[in-house]
Amino acid sequence: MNDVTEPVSATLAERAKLALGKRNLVFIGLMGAGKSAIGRLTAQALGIPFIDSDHEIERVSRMTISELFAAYGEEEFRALEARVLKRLLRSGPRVVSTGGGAYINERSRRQIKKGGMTIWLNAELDVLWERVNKRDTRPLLKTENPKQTLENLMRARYPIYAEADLTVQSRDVKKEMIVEEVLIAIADRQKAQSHD
Ligand SMILES: Nc1ncnc2c1ncn2[C@@H]1O[C@H](COP(=O)(O)OP(=O)(O)OP(=O)(O)O)[C@@H](O)[C@H]1O
Ligand SMILES: O=C(O)C1=C[C@@H](O)[C@@H](O)[C@H](O)C1
Ligand SMILES: [Mg+2]
Repeated sequence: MNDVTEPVSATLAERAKLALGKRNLVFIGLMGAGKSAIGRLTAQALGIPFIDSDHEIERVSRMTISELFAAYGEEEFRALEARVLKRLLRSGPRVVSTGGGAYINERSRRQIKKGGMTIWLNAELDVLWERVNKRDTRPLLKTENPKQTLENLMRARYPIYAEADLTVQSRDVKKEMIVEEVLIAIADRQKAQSHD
C-alpha cells in the first residue's frame, strides 16, 4: 500500500510530484477558470516547468490571440493550437495550461489525453463572468451578450471537460487553497490507483 512505502516526511507537493511521475499535468476548463494562474502556482509548488499554451502560441506567431482569430479565423487558430500542444506535451513532467477551447478540439483532446494527467477547473457562471468581463482579450466573447455566450459555452463544453482525470472546483477563495486541492487530487488519485 502506498502509505507504507512513502517516507513519513513527504509533503503534499512531494507526494503529488511522485504520483505525477514523468507525466504532464494539463489544466483544462473555460475562460476565467484560472488555468493560467493556478497552473503557474501549481508548477511552482511541484518544482517543475510551467507553460501556457496561449502564451506559447502568441510567442511563436508573434501575434496576440485576438489578432490570430481576426487574421486567420478560429479553424486556423485551432490547427496552430494543436501543433503547439503536440510539441509542448512531448516531454514531461511539466504543467501545461491550455486555452479554453483546446480540449474541445478533437485533435488537441487526443494529444492532451495521451500527453498527461488532465485536471478540469470547474467553475460557476458568475465566478467566470466576474473574472472575464474585466478584459476584452477573448475573441469568442466579443458578442452582443457575452455573459449569455459564456453560458452557452458552458452548456456545450462541460460534458467534454468532465472527461478529465481530475476535477477541482474553482471559486473565489485564495488561489493557494485551489492549488492545495489540486495537489490533493493528484496524490489521492495515486492512492486510489494503488488500491485497484
Ligand atoms: N481563486 C481565484 N481567486 C481570485 N481570482 C482568481 C482565482 N483564480 C484565478 N483568478 C483570476 O481570474 C482571472 C482569470 O484567470 P486565468 O487567466 O488564470 O484564467 P484562464 O482559465 O487561464 O482563462 P483563459 O482560458 O482565458 O486563458 C485572473 O485575473 C486570475 O488572477
Ligand atoms: O475558450 C476558448 O475557446 C478560448 C480561450 C482562450 O484561452 C484562447 O485560447 C482563445 O481566446 C479561445
Ligand atoms: Mg489562460
